[in-house]
Amino acid sequence: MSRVVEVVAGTLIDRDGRFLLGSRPEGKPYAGYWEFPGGKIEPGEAPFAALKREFHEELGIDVEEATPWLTKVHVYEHSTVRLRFYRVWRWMGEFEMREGQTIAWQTPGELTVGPMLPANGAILKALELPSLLPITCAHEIGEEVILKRLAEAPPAAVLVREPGYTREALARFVVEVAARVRPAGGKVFVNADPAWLAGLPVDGVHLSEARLMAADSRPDFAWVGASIHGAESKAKAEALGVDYLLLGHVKATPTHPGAAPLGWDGFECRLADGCPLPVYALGGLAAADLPDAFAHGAQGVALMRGAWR
Ligand SMILES: Nc1nc2c([nH]c(=O)n2[C@@H]2O[C@H](COP(=O)(O)OP(=O)(O)OP(=O)(O)O)[C@@H](O)[C@H]2O)c(=O)[nH]1
Ligand SMILES: [Mg+2]
Repeated sequence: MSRVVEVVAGTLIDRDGRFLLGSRPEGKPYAGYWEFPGGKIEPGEAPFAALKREFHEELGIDVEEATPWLTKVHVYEHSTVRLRFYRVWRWMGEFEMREGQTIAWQTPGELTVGPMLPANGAILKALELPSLLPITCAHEIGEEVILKRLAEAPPAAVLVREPGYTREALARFVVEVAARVRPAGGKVFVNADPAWLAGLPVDGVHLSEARLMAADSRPDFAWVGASIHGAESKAKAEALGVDYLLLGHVKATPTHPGAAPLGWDGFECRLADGCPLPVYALGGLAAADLPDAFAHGAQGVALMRGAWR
């Protein structure tokens, strides 16, 4: 591979969950295409410093708080780039289009501008995913408490995981979950053999690490997630074109008694030099762990027992 061009780009997220795109100015490759503001890291420059500089140069604003997100290597005809995407949570100043570009605030899943730079597909999908992903555990605490909670406060997405359920019992529970979550716009993902989900009201299938490793193609669902523990399954998930990952366990959890937790450093380490897919941290975590999860590059936190207390 020729020299890799190191790039940072930032997703500004406002209070309503909208994000900012900019159009690429005339004279640059892919002029007129839409992108996340950002640009090339200068020699010796730290990525976050580059992000601050680029936002100042292109938009006249000061980035105050940002956390690392996806990292994607893309081969363009003109060069190979390593894009480090950040989520920008706080900034100061008024927008100035210093490169004559146009900007547009967009709602995840409802883009009104285009075309997007070709490397940005995964990040657009990641923007549709929430920070908190509850996982069902009706086999431990019963269905009633879970269905009640889903009805009271439907989440943006839920993962149904019920080991030990028969196909019929799982199908019945999935229908009940979907009836509470989908009318509010939430997504239902299910950890099961993809063949079990035919005809059920689901948005995606979640592959256990074993199913992921055995799969020879991406199951035919709008969303596909997978659980991973290391580099081999991470590479397989990328090759298969999975949309999100679960990685754990970060803290001690009854799901894996006796197995040493990764800790946050171990979590980040497993992602090596970043991951092109959004990764939820899993295992003994609560919503209060979100700041740590963001700081270590996670999409957010997946909650099993902690989601239903
Ligand atoms: N800023 C930005 N660049 C992206 C994105 N996606 C993507 O593939 N790229 C690629 O990353 C590279 C970044 O370049 P840039 O043109 O923004 O760099 P720059 O601001 O430093 O511009 P300059 O080189 O004219 O000074 C380009 O090859 C661009 O195609 C994105 O979302 N935002
Ligand atoms: Mg730029």
